[in-house]
Amino acid sequence: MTEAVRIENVHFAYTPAKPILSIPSLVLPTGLRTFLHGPSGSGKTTLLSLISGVLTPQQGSVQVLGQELTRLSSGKRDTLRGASIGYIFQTFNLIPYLTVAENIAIPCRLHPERRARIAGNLHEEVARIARRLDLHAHLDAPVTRLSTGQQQRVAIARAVIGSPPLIIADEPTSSLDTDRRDDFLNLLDEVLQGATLLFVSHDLSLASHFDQTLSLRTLNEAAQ
Ligand SMILES: Nc1ncnc2c1ncn2[C@@H]1O[C@H](COP(=O)(O)OP(=O)(O)OP(=O)(O)O)[C@@H](O)[C@H]1O
Repeated sequence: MTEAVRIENVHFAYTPAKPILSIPSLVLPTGLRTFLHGPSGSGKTTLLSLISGVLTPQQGSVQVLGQELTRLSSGKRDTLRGASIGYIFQTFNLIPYLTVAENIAIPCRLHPERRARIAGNLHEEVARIARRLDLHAHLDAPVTRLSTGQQQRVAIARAVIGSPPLIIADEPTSSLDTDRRDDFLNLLDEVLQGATLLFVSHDLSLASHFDQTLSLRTLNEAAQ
C-alpha cells in the first residue's frame, strides 16, 4: 500500500449553514511524515476526526489504510482506529488515576491487534519504550505526578505501543518552548518505526522536521 490516507471530494459541516471543510484531494504517502498547518479554527481537528473515523463527511471518500471509512459501520471504524491509529492529543488525555506504565499499556489492553504486534511480554515492551523516552524511572508513579514534558512523552509512548501504522498528532507542542519542542519532535521521530505520521499545528516553523508540508488553507476550498 503506497498511500496510508487518501481523501477525495470531502465535504463536512457541523451545521448545514456553515461548511467547515471542502477538500478535493489529500494524500498521505505510506511511511512519510506529513506536517499540516492551518490557523486556529481552520478545521485541523475536524479533519483529524474524519481521518480517524470519529466523524463522517456528508459527502466524499476517506480511505485509511486501505479501508473506505464511509462504508464501515461505526463499530468497524472504532476497531480500525483502536488497532491501527496512535493518537497524540493536544492535552494528552492521559488517565489521571493510572500509573505511567498503565497509561502506556492502555491501547494493548483495549485492542487485541495492538497487543498481538508485540512479540513478547507486554510489561517488558512498556519498559522498553519507557527507556527510549527516558520515563523508566517513573513507570510506577501516578501519571499526574509527572512534569508536562514527561506527560507528553507518556502520550508518545501510548501512541506508538503496538506499532500502529498511522500516528496522528494534534498540536502536541503548543505549550512548549523551542528547545523542548525540538526534543519532542526528535523523540517522536526515534520511536516512529516507519509509521506514517500526520502532525498538525498552527506553527509553520515546525515544518522543517517533516517530509511534506501541507496547508489546510490551500487544500480547503471552504476557506477560500
Ligand atoms: N462539535 C462542534 N460543533 C460545531 N462546531 C464545531 C464543533 N467543533 C468545532 N467546530 C467549529 O469548526 C471550526 C473548526 O474547528 P477545529 O477545532 O476543527 O479547528 P482547529 O483548526 O483544530 O482549531 P484549533 O487550532 O484552535 O484547535 C471552528 O469554527 C469550530 O468552532
